[in-house]
Amino acid sequence: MTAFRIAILTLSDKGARGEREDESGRILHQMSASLGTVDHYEIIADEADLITARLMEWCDCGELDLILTTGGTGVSPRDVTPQATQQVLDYEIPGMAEAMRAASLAKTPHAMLSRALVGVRGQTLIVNLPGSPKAVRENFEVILPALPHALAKLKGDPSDCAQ
Ligand SMILES: Nc1nc2c(c(=O)[nH]1)N[C@H]1C(S)=C(S)[C@@H](COP(=O)(O)OP(=O)(O)OC[C@H]3O[C@@H](n4cnc5c(N)ncnc54)[C@H](O)[C@@H]3O)O[C@H]1N2
Ligand SMILES: O=P(O)(O)OP(=O)(O)O
Repeated sequence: MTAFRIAILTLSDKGARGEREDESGRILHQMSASLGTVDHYEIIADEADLITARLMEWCDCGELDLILTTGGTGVSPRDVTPQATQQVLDYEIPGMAEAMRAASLAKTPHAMLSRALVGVRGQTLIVNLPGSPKAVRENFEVILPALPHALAKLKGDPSDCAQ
């Protein structure tokens, strides 16, 4: 299988100040290991300008297949990850975000508070995940089985889907 190139971006004010261990980023490193290698990893504060700048830089370098973000998807005043992500996307893949929310709703009603988006800029798939370690696990495990096919198709895999 192709080894995809991955980046992880943790959005957390406390994490960026060094006041909290990035448990959620660590979980994403572990869970994405079957897909490929993590080439970039960063923790930044919940600032829309910083988030859009980093997402654009990483997508436009042309070297990354997948960017996983964690944190800032909810409704707290500092939660800006979805609106920052929307600014950089060429298009959304609503079904992937809906699948994560639907599966998560079976676990907690709070799942409906996540505004996480999934979409594409250039040839890079961007996936927003909520911030808590539990939420990261429960959401990412939903889309993980579909990611090899999604990422291969994004790279232009011409093979027939109906197999
Ligand atoms: N499948 C699930 N989906 C969701 C859950 C869940 O438990 N299972 N929780 C829901 C809740 S509650 C909310 S609210 C929304 C949106 O969450 P956010 O993306 O806004 O989360 P944050 O405010 O960024 O973080 C919440 C909380 O998590 C801890 N945290 C955050 N970042 C880190 C980190 N890098 N390492 C360790 N812990 C972290 C911290 O206590 C924050 O206060 O999502 C629903 N979806
Ligand atoms: O410090 P953060 O941004 O991780 O978020 P919270 O205030 O929700 O703990």
